[in-house]
Amino acid sequence: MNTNPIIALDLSSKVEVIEFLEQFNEKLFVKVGMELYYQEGPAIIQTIKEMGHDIFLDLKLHDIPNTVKSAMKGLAKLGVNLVNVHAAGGSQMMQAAMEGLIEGTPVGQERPALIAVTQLTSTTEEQMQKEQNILTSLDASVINYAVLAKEAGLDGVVCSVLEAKGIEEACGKTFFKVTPGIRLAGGESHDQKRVATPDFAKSEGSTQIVVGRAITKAENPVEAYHTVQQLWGGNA
Ligand SMILES: O=C(O)c1cc(=O)[nH]c(=O)n1[C@@H]1O[C@H](COP(=O)(O)O)[C@@H](O)[C@H]1O
Repeated sequence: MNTNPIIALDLSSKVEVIEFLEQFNEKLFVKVGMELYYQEGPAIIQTIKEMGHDIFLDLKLHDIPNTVKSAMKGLAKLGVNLVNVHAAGGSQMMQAAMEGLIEGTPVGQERPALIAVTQLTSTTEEQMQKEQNILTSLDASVINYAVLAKEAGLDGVVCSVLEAKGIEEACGKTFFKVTPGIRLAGGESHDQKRVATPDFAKSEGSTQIVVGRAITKAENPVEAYHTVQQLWGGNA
């Protein structure tokens, strides 16, 4: 998979997306999440594909297995590179998601990679224990979800950089560790709790990094992207 930093296009309209992407002269890997997809619908995927970029469609599906399978079957037709579910939906749901993707991918087209969100990077260990009543360490919960995802046949997980090494030990080097919560040194964390710099992500074994506001809200997004890219360097 493309190892360029994944830019989170947390924008709310097609006009903003085009304006943002037109600043760049290179092939990018971008993430379309709920904000954009729910306002612009599947047509936004076609628009971005026509501009030549790779796409992570981040809709974090979490429902009963049958519903997730059918939804994935539909998403598979969009021709994106990466999609995700919540590991908390359980192993049957994750297996169903993969079945839907396989069934829905048109002949001759590559199946999108499928990853599972473990514990959101906006969650602290204290919150997890109090609010989710998961009475173990955050690390242990993330690794438990990663192993569950691997056993269900998924290609990897979303986690923070802080858990990437442990997941590499448990699930192997080629299992994707896609890590959001990326900030440049001294940058504001916003709502993220488990944050790290691009260079630390590389040293901890992240296979992809997801970067939103540090690029999209920068005074010069192209310059910020290249700074992130240089520090990250890829883990291929
Ligand atoms: O699945 C994700 O992409 C995701 C999982 C997670 O645990 N944490 C997380 O921040 N994300 C996404 O990654 C992006 C991070 O954005 P910034 O905090 O602006 O860099 C957002 O679009 C989130 O929806």
